[in-house]
Amino acid sequence: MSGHSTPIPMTSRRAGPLTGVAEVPGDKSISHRALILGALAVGETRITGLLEGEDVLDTAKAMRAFGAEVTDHGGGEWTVHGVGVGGFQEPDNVIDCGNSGTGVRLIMGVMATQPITATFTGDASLNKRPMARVTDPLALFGTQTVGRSGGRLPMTLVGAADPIPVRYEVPVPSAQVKSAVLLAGLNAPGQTVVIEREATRDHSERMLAGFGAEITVEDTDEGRVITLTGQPELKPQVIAVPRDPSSAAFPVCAALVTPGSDVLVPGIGLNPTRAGLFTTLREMGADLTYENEREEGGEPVADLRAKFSPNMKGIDVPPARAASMIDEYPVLSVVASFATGTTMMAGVKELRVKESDRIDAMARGLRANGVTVDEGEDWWSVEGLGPDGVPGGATCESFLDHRIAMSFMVMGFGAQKAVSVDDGSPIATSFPIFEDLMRNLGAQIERRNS
Ligand SMILES: O=C(O)C1=C[C@@H](OP(=O)(O)O)[C@@H](O)[C@H](O)C1
Ligand SMILES: C=C(OP(=O)(O)O)C(=O)O
Repeated sequence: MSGHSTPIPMTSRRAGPLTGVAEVPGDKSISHRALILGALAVGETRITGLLEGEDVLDTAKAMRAFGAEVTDHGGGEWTVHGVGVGGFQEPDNVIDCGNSGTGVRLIMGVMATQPITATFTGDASLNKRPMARVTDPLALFGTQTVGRSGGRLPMTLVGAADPIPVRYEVPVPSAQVKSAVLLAGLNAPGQTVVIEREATRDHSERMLAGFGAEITVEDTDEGRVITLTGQPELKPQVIAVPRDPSSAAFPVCAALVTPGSDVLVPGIGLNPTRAGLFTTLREMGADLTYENEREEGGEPVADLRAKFSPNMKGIDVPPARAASMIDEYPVLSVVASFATGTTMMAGVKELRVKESDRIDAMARGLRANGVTVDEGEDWWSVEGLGPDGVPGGATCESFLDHRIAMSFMVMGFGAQKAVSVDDGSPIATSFPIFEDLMRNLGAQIERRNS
């Protein structure tokens, strides 16, 4: 799916209020993991609510290339017939993970401790992103890697034939790195231990336990210590993927900045390792409420109700919260533009190595639309202009980054003049129904001829 060869210029503008129900698709992180662990189980895993975005579809293709039987039954229902831990076959072609950091890093982890060789590539965005953060710990298991300079894709991994379990402290707050090491540990005999100083999303730990792996998590002075016993037989599961809080962020934030809006976003996973944005918005004074709070599949879930919020104030977002909202800073910076006062976002260096350098991409587009932004290597701040004070009127580059494209579309719903992006095609990686969903709420968003 890599390439997005035909750019799709898009424009959004102020229209009436946004109202109604926004049913966002399944969680991207959980969808990747359901396919991957399904491929490693013995027997048939059934998945409902799978996100059918390009990133996840690329992971489905990759699992087929490694020998699993992955079947799309329509309507978000999928089955995966797994090959068992250690049972991957060597793919007969290059694995193309498209735009997806999660896909490539987790899959590298799984194959790294199997006696096979695989070559990975991606689109122009993914091929710029750092992979040494994953291949360095994989080398400790005995995996060999040859890639482009700077640890970039395309890259070939020679899996360890006799893997040794490792103890690894993750040097950056990254669930992808943590997960790659745990997935490699699955096929190493004995115990693999991963330590993270800051808690990152814990879907891998939860799902590994669900599939029957022996895994423990301890909070210690060192941080979160995760211990996995290798070479289990994973049991196939029935998985209902909850709706993605990172996708919910867009209709929620759109409602907050669009006069008169009242939008219900039902069934959103509020796992504390993911819900930082909603806490932050409430601290800013957003009219955002949790309705019908409940548990589904072991995860806290609620229906979110977001209403136009003309009285939001800028805040200092606690750096300790960064991991729980790392993908939501771009859209938060848009909301901050419609608040009064300064919003300070610190401890967010990781934003520079996502699909784009997200601080740079957002700072450029916000400034072009009349918003003042200040930035350093690991922080940035936005000067709010109030609910009616954002000029808009500019075309922003999306840099092959879905979250940048969707964030600027949200800005256009509340700004004085229309806001455009040069290319909205990356939106299909995580939120293929974004445009239709927003239009159903009453938003004005259109594709333009390039
Ligand atoms: O593990 C995951 O599913 C993800 C982890 C995060 O990346 P990092 O681990 O690089 O922080 C996040 O940005 C990405 O969208 C999904
Ligand atoms: C960072 C993201 O994804 P990935 O790292 O999987 O490309 C994202 O979806 O915002």
